[in-house]
Amino acid sequence: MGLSTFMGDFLRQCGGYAVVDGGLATELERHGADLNDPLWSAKCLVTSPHLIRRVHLDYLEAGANIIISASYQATLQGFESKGISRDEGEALLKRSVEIAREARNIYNDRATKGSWDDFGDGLKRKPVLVAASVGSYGAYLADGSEYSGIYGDAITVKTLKDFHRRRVQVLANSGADLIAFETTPNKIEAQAYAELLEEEDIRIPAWFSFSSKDGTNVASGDSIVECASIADSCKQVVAIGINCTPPRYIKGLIQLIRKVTSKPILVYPNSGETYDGDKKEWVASKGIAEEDFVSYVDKWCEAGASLVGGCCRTTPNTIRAISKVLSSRSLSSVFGANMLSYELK
Ligand code: MET
Ligand SMILES: [Zn+2]
Repeated sequence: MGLSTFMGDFLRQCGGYAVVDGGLATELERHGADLNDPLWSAKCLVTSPHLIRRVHLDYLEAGANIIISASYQATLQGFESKGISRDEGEALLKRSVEIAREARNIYNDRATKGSWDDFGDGLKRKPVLVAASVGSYGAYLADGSEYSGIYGDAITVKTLKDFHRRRVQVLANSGADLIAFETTPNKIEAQAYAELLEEEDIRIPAWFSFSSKDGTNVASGDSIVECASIADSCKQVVAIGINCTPPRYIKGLIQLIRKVTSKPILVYPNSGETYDGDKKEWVASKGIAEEDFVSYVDKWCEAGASLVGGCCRTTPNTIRAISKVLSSRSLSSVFGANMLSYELK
């Protein structure tokens, strides 16, 4: 599949809108995994791969068309500081994608055996992509700077490229359908990703997703418009968006991104709670209820989003509800198109 038509083709197969999965690490925690570790969800790659596979499956059953691997905080540097060799680290990165692919196979097998609901439209199989997650340099630091985007003067586009290079190469050859650069907190990291994709001649597509605390800028204070422009100029980038950001900021951010790109826009906000990096816990007070989260979905689509899911502290229930909204939008667009062709006859 050519890069330029990759996302358009996929969205068409999905009926116009695609469902992204929900929070992975926070869902692993909800199932009892202890992620209080600099490797965060990557720790489960070593200790409980079956749990990761189960959460991927739960999201597929809830309606997800895209599942994101458990490599967000899996870095070769992080593994090395735990005494895991480079080779073993690379194997774990590949494993994260394999686990997601296994979940997709199990899901597809069940669907084929008919023990599963039909996807409708006579299709037995819904389209599912596996995205290989790449978290920011700040996520590796595990000191909260993934949400501040402040890396200090010593960190440049070049150091960031060198930091990410090998992991991106390994994930690009892991059997993933695309690379998900997630929770990007500043402009230099977006620039580093764009240059890396070009320099390393990465052949699979990517999405760039940013996080914001105010609805206008990404976490560091760089403007979302500038960040989205960098993503727009990169030919490997097939979708641009926002994740791990409170739902109340999403609509305005979509409108800003739309000003500088015609590429598909993706949003997968968190539950609206905030993360306290010092205490390493989520502060629940400002969270919103699942129904409220879902009441936003139509507005996001109207503003221009075509891929919607959830990030930290969202669950399979959130995704099930999002999936309902998106499939009724897909159906009404099919119905609308049929009406139109009928009228033209
Ligand atoms: N895909 C990652 C996860 O859900 C994104 C984390 S954002 C801090 O675990
Ligand atoms: Zn998140």
